[in-house]
Amino acid sequence: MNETNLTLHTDKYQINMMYAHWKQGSMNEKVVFEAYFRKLPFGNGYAVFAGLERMVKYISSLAFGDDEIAFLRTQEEQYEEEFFEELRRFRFTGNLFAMQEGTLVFPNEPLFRIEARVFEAQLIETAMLNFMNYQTLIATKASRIQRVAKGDKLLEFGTRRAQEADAAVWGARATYIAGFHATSNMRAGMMFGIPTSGTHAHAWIQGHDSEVEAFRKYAEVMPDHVTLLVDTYDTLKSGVPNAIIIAKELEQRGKKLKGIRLDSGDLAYLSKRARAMLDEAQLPYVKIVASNDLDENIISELKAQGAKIDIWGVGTQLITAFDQPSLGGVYKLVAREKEEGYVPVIKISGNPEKISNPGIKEVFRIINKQTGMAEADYMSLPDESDFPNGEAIKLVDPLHPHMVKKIESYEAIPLLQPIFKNGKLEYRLPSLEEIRSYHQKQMALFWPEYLRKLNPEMYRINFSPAILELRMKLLKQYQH
Ligand SMILES: Nc1ncnc2c1ncn2[C@@H]1O[C@H](COP(=O)(O)OP(=O)(O)OP(=O)(O)O)[C@@H](O)[C@H]1O
Ligand SMILES: O=P(O)(O)OC[C@H]1O[C@H](OP(=O)(O)OP(=O)(O)O)[C@H](O)[C@@H]1O
Ligand SMILES: O=C(O)c1cccnc1
Repeated sequence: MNETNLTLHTDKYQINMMYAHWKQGSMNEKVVFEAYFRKLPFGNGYAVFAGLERMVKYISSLAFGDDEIAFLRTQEEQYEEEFFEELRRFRFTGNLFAMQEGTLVFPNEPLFRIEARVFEAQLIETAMLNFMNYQTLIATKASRIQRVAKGDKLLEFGTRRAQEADAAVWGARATYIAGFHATSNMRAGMMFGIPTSGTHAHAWIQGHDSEVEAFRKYAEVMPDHVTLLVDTYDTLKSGVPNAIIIAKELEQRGKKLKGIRLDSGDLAYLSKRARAMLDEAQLPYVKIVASNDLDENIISELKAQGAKIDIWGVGTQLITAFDQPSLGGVYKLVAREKEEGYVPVIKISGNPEKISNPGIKEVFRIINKQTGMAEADYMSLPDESDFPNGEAIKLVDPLHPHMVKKIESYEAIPLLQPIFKNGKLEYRLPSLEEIRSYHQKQMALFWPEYLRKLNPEMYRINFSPAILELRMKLLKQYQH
């Protein structure tokens, strides 16, 4: 079995629908789906879009091979042989528009849009959401941590606790986009060019007769990259004093101890005491690394307590998005092709939040020319007169229509980029470094009020009057 073929990384109901479309002769009808999430994770004021690179690779390599067909044959006796022949011819021939990775994104705006034959659009829903939901979630969690670290070095340590191997490596990549500096996962380093970083474990100390001997042996062979884990027995009575002995021995060899790592206990107290001991020993250059179930709240709290920590190693809480394990992004049909062209469709729900926004939507980031800062995101239908063209625009809050904001002088930046056109890749995938620096520029467009960790201001997401009217019209149409 070819484990790298992701074509069957989909829900069975997609294949069932493909089969039914094929049988009913509707498989080539064109449809438009948009993917979005409804609620920001972690109570954050923004999310960080990630997942596009994986989507592009996935779409480019979609193919039902012998193994896939053989498996499908065993799963459903009603599937006919000619259907499998159709699947063998399957290629993605549609359009994909998507946000660039690293873009700050908000609820209810499309993060990507698929325009394709229903046969194709249906198959890819599951995998596309899988990539978007996980990677965007982890990039957002990492961004929260990056905000509180205020420039300190951040190491991603999560692999051992990640939800399996793909999550570890793609998660590591997402954290790097959002501002982490390195990962401990060597495969993620190899796959994506993320800088790698590593200290050593308690096992190294436990495998020797004494802590100081363990430190010495390690320093002997890694003299340029020694960070010593000092909490195996007693951080202040044994670990730090032994690390100081080794630092002095390294100085004799013209080398410098890079750091010590604290991995348990009161990290504020221990880091302050350790810093004082290192400084007293004339070792101000030795950095203090901390780890142990850290997240943005503990890091922020430790900083408030005056902890003397230079480098943060963050694992479990980050890679599993511990406090909110899913983004909840959805993929909804917004239009389908009929003789007269694309017609908008709606999904109605008793829960008003779940009523979909019909029609193909363009998303613009409205940048105030006076301040250079983002004012709102604005969605409009492609052919409508309220298209933000640089003339004064009124932003009407959809839930509170009395809340109107007028912007005179702005630039409207389209956020959805063409990625595939008629099945052909039109987009140059940026390097990871380019994505990371684009993300930093994105962050700089937003006032800090939107970026704070706790109770951030809600950034405006506005629909054009034409979209709101269309929604009302379709709602009425389906009311009985
Ligand atoms: N000064 C501090 N203020 C707030 N939280 C802290 C502080 N110091 C450590 N923590 C956090 O408290 C949590 C539990 O720490 P605790 O002291 O119980 O760990 P430990 O039992 O010493 O470590 P381990 O279980 O790994 O041996 C961890 O998430 C840690 O990051
Ligand atoms: O705490 P995290 O944020 O997940 O960071 C990674 C943890 O992994 C290692 O611990 P290890 O697997 O040896 O387990 P333990 O320290 O919890 O005993 C390391 O010492 C960190 O404590
Ligand atoms: O390099 C480290 O210190 C490290 C790596 C992974 C997990 N815990 C610690």
